Amino acid sequence: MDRKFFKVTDYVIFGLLLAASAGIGLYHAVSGGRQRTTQEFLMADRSMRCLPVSLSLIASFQSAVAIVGVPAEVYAHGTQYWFIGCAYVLGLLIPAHVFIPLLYRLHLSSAYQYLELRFSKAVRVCGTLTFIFQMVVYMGVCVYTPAFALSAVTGFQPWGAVLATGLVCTLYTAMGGLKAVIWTDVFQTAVMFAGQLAVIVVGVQKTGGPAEVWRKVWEGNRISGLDLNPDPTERHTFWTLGVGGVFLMLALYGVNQAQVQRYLSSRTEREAVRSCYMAFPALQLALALSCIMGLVMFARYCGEDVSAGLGGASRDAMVVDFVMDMLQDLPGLPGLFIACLFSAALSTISSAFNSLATVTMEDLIRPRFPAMSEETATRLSKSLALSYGLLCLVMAFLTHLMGDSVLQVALKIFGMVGGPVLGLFCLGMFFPWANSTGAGVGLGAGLAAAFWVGIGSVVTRSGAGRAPPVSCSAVPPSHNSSEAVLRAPSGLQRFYSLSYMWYSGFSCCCVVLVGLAVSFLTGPMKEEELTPGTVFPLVGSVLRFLPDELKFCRGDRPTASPPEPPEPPHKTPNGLPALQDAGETASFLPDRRSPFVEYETAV
Ligand SMILES: CC(C)(CO)[C@@H](O)C(=O)NCCC(=O)O
Ligand code: NA
Repeated sequence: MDRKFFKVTDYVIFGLLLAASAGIGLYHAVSGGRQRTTQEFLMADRSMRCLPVSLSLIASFQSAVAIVGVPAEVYAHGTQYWFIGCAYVLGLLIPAHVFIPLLYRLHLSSAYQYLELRFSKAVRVCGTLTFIFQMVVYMGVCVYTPAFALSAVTGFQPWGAVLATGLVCTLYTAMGGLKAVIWTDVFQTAVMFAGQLAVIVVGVQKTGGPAEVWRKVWEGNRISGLDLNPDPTERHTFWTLGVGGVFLMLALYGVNQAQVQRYLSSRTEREAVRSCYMAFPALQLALALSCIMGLVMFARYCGEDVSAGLGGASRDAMVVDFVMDMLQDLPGLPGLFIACLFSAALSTISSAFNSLATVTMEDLIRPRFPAMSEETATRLSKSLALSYGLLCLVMAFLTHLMGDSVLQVALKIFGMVGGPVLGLFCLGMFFPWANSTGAGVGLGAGLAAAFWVGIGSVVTRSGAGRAPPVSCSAVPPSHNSSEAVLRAPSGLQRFYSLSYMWYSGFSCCCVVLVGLAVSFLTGPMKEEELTPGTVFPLVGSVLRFLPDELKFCRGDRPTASPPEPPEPPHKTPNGLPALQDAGETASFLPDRRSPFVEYETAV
């Protein structure tokens, strides 16, 4: 395969993307409150509107991994992956109507502050450390992917690109804070869509029009019907994608700090909920564009496996090769696609830097130094954002040593590490009996179970493995079933071949079950021990049917003098009263006795 080279215009467009992003960072560094408080630097003054927040929500976890990984997946295995779009429905409705009302009204800065209000300081620190681990590994994959996908087929310098994107992103995140992160996300999401659209339009035209593309993908069996096979080891079925995917979405859109921080930065709860709704069509569009790109690529190459010619390089690199093939003789368009890839990457790693700086500040440092001045805290937050930026470069290097299908790697990280954190929040929100011992042990058990199956699948090569060769007309062979026939797997091997799409659901349920069991063994939580507003009221109405000693009756307390809740949730960690948005956040305050979030006032 001949290498493709970029022209000066392409490098100029790439440079413009970096310059514009840095410019937005600089603008937010010198405008508004000039990033002199942590409220502004980490929370965007809690003044954001729903449009930028919604675009920023989709940008956080839509990186170059999805831009190249999804087309590669569709090219090799057909459109079954598209059914993950079904999971977006509940995956956004549940955050909008369960997680946002509960978390927003507690007036938090970090999602993991909830864990202290509901359980204990120790559980909060465990949740925070798990999140940090997840995001640090993930951001390495994110910064690595576009650089190396490009360098596999072009003369693009991979480490130069890693350095340039890592440093520019660090710069605008450390200068402009969350406002810069959100507004660059808006701009970068637009560039991302434009790049994908350009590839599709040109690709369809060069392949002979939509009808021809359709004929080829239809004859090549790339249009997948609904696969209702209930086998949980089947990699992609409606159940793994549409149901397992809901847990994946909840781990990302419900409890991940990067997203929760965006909800909390909204000026009202209603705006936060609305941004969740508005993210839905944008996410569907992003998914559709990536899947269509995979189909066009299939129609163009019709089964000849180009990746063989790439000298061991992955199918991910093949996507870039296809794009360069399409766009090469059109001035500026290769540059637009590079900008698209790096936009997707930048918007994800900037979210990672900012959210990592936030949790490190709010969950790990500030509780230890409650007297720290706002000025010091802000300066420290900026240097934290900077340090995570540099750590990201190290992680890119470690990713370089790993190597696998990047989409699967990213989704596995979300499932293995994000799933247990989701379980922790579910345990706290829906099960009032759960105590902090249960939560701690549950989290440990969930992580252990997730890593057991995750590492087991890699070691025994039952889960991922090599993709089968692609042929123009054959039905894409289902990976797991073919291996199952070869090996006649034992019980443990079947466990290892659990579809990676189930990782988050599986580990989340482990945390809840173990957490509940341990809580009942060590003495379940009593109503008077619960902080107001930390339990979702849905459970309250179900509780009526339970035996007396497990009952949590709202406002109907057995003790005459209600003890004060451990810590009023409307205080910031440094002890200063938090800014109160009129009405919206104060709704739970009048009835201090109820542990349940007041749901009557919900939007
Ligand atoms: C996470 C979802 C499913 C939804 O946002 C999708 O964007 C995706 O597949 N992301 C892959 C990971 C990444 O792009 O970095
Ligand atoms: Na992104």
